[in-house]
Amino acid sequence: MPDELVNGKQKNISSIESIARSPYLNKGTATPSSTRNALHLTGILPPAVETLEQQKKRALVQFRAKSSCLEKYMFLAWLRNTNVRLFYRIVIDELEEMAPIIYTPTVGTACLEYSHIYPFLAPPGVPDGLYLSINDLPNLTQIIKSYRPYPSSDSLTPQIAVITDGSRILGLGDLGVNGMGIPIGKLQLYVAGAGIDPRRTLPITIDLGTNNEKNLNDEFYLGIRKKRVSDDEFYPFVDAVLKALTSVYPNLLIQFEDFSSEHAFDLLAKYRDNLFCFNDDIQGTGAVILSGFINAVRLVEKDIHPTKHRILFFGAGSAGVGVAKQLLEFFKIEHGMSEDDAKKLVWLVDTKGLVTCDRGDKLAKHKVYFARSDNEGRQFKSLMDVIEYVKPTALIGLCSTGGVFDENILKRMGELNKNPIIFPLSNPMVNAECTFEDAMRNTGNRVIFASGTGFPPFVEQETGKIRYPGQGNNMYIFPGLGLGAILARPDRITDRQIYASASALAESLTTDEVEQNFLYPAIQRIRRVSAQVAAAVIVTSVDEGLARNPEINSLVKQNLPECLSRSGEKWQKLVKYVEEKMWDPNNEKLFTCETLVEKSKF
Ligand SMILES: NC(=O)C1=CN([C@@H]2O[C@H](COP(=O)(O)OP(=O)(O)OC[C@H]3O[C@@H](n4cnc5c(N)ncnc54)[C@H](OP(=O)(O)O)[C@@H]3O)[C@@H](O)[C@H]2O)C=CC1
Ligand SMILES: CC(=O)C(=O)O
Ligand SMILES: [Mg+2]
Repeated sequence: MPDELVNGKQKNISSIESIARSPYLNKGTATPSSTRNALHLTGILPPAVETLEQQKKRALVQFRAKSSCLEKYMFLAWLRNTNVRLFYRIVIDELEEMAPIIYTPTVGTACLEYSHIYPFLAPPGVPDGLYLSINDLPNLTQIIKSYRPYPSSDSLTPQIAVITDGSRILGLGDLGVNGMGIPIGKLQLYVAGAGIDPRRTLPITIDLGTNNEKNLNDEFYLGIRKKRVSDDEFYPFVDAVLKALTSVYPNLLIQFEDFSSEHAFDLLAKYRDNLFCFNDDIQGTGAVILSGFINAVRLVEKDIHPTKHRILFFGAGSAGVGVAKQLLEFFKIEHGMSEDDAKKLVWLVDTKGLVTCDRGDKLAKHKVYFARSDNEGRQFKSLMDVIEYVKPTALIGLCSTGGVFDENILKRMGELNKNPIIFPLSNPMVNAECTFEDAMRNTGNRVIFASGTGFPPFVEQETGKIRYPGQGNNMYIFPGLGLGAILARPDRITDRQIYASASALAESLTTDEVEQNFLYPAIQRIRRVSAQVAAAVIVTSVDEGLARNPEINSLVKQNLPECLSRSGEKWQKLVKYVEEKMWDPNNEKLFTCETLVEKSKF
């Protein structure tokens, strides 16, 4: 939107077109007659003036008529890029149906196909996210400044960026620039799940090449066609991108997403203390699984003392190690265990078997901390061997290999435990280590279950009872964590804030959800849950003396003990305050052509 239009000085055709075409401003058939007249849109639109509800009803009919999930994904992407309000009205109201399309599993399919479907996701000129390639190194700041997803002279700046280099997209491996679907999908959940204003979200994919031969040989691949650069180029480039981003947007929260594990750990270690950032796969996943684990431990507490759990991780990458580290905090904080004792409750398995100090290979840096030295020289290669050795109470899959928790493994877990805790957390669904149905059938319906991608409910044959699986996905954490951080504005994200987010999520279950043995709250309640998570992050950052937002400090400081206990009237008031800060597509004041008409006195 040219400045002149907003100032009401010029009403030319191109300005009108830019309103009509802006996904953030136009309301399509819901544009009232007065606005149509003022903006000379009469004739451009059919005569009927509809409500948002009518538009939603029509869109849902079209959406549900699509014959594949990928088509549904493309339909929603087009809707988002032509009418943001309508898109979010639908996603928020129908989140249970929409999340598997805009997020895992379908976003995985979309990423695999991204270069093929790209032109059909948005009208020309409407950007889907910011691409920064290694060739852009000299011009990063200028490119970042020029990226304007919506035509408006409003001084709104992005508050949250999700950045990937496409090197480990879900469990699908290196997808290069096709990974863009992930930052976009995550940020849609920030809007739907935590009410971040969509204009203030910034999806970023950095392109440093790809080692994916299929992409390199694909005539339609849209990234640069070369192998990934070496670390000597990788780290300085990421550094230059982060410096350029923070110079243009000093308060921007940066979420690292789906970087290959070595880089993910290194980048987090390098930036966690001097940049407003966190890593979703290490810390977000750590927090969400800790939360589900806390509730699982509660369910089996009468049979197993919390400090007697034996937790086996199948997969020792950024997610496996991130979750294992987060669980240690639980044993230390809630059960007073020493770090060494807590560490003894955890075993890691990777492609070479049980991770031990004397295995004979050079362990990646992030595995060393958990490498066992009590194996008396014995090595265990197969998962079943490790299970026989460890006798786990909990089996956590983060290995990106579908079906590895097979019938034998599941049955054995059922024999070893009254209620085995089994979390196949890899994404998308094809990579899940087992299905909910298999886990139920092979454990006599006794499993305590959560998966990364949601599975359908299971009907118990004998009783007809419907059992609902948990969805242990970081989408329950990052929206609330990000919102809390944006509101409180600490200069960094700390371990205490992450732990608070996990613990608040665990506590967010309603009485009804607790009675049904849920590990996670119902997805339909995500905004309320995100408000609780955000409030916990806010309180912690105030308690740490890191919050820089004066309004938040004055709101929380005088009620700190009550807010820290997350109970009572003051805590509820804070949660409500957070909820009231959330963006809603029905709020007419936020952005529509009417606001512009008012401003520009057409
Ligand atoms: N539910 C959720 O919210 C989240 C789920 N995830 C999912 O977790 C998965 C892993 O992510 P991440 O840790 O970053 O990925 P990585 O690729 O870094 O780690 C995968 C790990 O699994 C091991 N592995 C792979 N195949 C096998 C096998 N057949 N047997 C034993 N071990 C195996 C690898 O071993 P080695 O080290 O020897 O190569 C590695 O340690 C992905 O599918 C991702 O989608 C991630 C984040 C959040
Ligand atoms: C959920 C997520 O972040 C992942 O699978 O990588
Ligand atoms: Mg991820």
